[in-house]
Amino acid sequence: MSDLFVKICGLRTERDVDAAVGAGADAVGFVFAASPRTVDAETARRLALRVPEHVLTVGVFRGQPVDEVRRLTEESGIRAVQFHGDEGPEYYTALRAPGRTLIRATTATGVPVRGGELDEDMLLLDAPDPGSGKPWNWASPGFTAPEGRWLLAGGLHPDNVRRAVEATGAWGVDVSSGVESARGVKSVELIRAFVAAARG
Ligand SMILES: O=C(O)c1ccccc1NCC(=O)[C@H](O)[C@H](O)COP(=O)(O)O
Repeated sequence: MSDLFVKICGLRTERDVDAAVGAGADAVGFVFAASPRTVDAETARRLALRVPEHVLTVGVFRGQPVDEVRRLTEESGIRAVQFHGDEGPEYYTALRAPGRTLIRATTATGVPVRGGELDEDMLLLDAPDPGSGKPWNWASPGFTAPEGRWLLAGGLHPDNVRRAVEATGAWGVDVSSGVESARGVKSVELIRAFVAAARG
């Protein structure tokens, strides 16, 4: 079994969180961006309190004002922030804090994890429409994997995740739609199947 980093995103209930943690996920995501999966700070805080220390809690944002991102991050007590919009360097400066992980989602390929204009700790290579379950062409011959800690996302599910990891050499994977029985409704069985399949 590999030590692939696995993040399960878009969790909204205690059952979702317990399923992801129980299946062996390394990170769980709570969506604060506009989405059928959006949770408020109080819900995210309540759910994050169930998550053991070794599992990273991640808040997902897209294009929200920096003060709102800071407030939701602090009120919910989550330990990582994931940006999906065109958030500039001021967001990274404002949110940088000891023990906090900053994740930048992008559709670009071959972007260096450090040394770019933004001070992220982790890169997420995602589909143009995040959280849609639509895959992008990660298997194309022109794909160049970034260096360092990067997650592959976009249309992954239990039946394609292992192939995607082997094709791209991803350091980790992130999924939402592929572990749902209906849009915004997580499936315990699919979460378990995804984590097991991802790690081979
Ligand atoms: O989940 C959403 O609806 C969402 C909305 C706005 C920005 C990001 C969003 N989700 C991010 C993720 O869940 C993951 O990082 C990833 O995009 C998973 O996508 P998929 O497995 O294809 O649903």
